[in-house]
Amino acid sequence: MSDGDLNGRGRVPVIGVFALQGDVAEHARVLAALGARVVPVRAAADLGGLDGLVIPGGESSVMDKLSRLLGVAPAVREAIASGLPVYGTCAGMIMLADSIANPIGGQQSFGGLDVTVQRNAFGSQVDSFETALEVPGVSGEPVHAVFIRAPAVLRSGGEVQVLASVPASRLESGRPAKAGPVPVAVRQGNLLATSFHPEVTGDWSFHRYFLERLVR
Ligand SMILES: NC(=O)CC[C@H](N)C(=O)O
Repeated sequence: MSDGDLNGRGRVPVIGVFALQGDVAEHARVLAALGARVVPVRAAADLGGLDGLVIPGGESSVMDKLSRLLGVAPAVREAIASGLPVYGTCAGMIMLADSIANPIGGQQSFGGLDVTVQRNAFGSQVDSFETALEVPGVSGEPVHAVFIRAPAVLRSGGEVQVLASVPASRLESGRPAKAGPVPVAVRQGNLLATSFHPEVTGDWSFHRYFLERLVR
């Protein structure tokens, strides 16, 4: 790619994809197609020199267990605290959340994002759904979003900007009542998270937004 292709940056951004578990390859393909150099992140040393990090969809409890077992969790927490731009999709959103309403066992997150999420809030795999979301700050067109055992944001702090929501009627019945729209895309400073999976839809608006607005 030539200099300045990405928002006039003048150099290729180096983006890590957290690669212990989940749809790593899908994110890597999108990021590479958008002009980034993609680095798999499995250890603390892999975080050095990154301009941004993507935490993919998958299974947050497994991601958590592996990241603690392999000892990379504290380094990711440090990177988040030091301001590294991070984008989490689905399980990645759960890993970024400060609080998980329904963790499995002693499940922990990296945290950083001042939200409480509920895992599998829209139901199980068979309740997966696709919808078009209005996300004015991110795309002029409705964004095609795929929800697979997706988390919902039940609470968000004052610093958190809600980019997109779905009606509460989408929540699985029997879940704690939540009035009004349910946030499914949020940003807080250098942290971006979506309940859904743009990496599998061919709609790259959120990856572009991440590269152009957070990574810069
Ligand atoms: N598609 C996904 O990433 C599902 C997330 C999964 N329900 C979890 O708790 O991690």
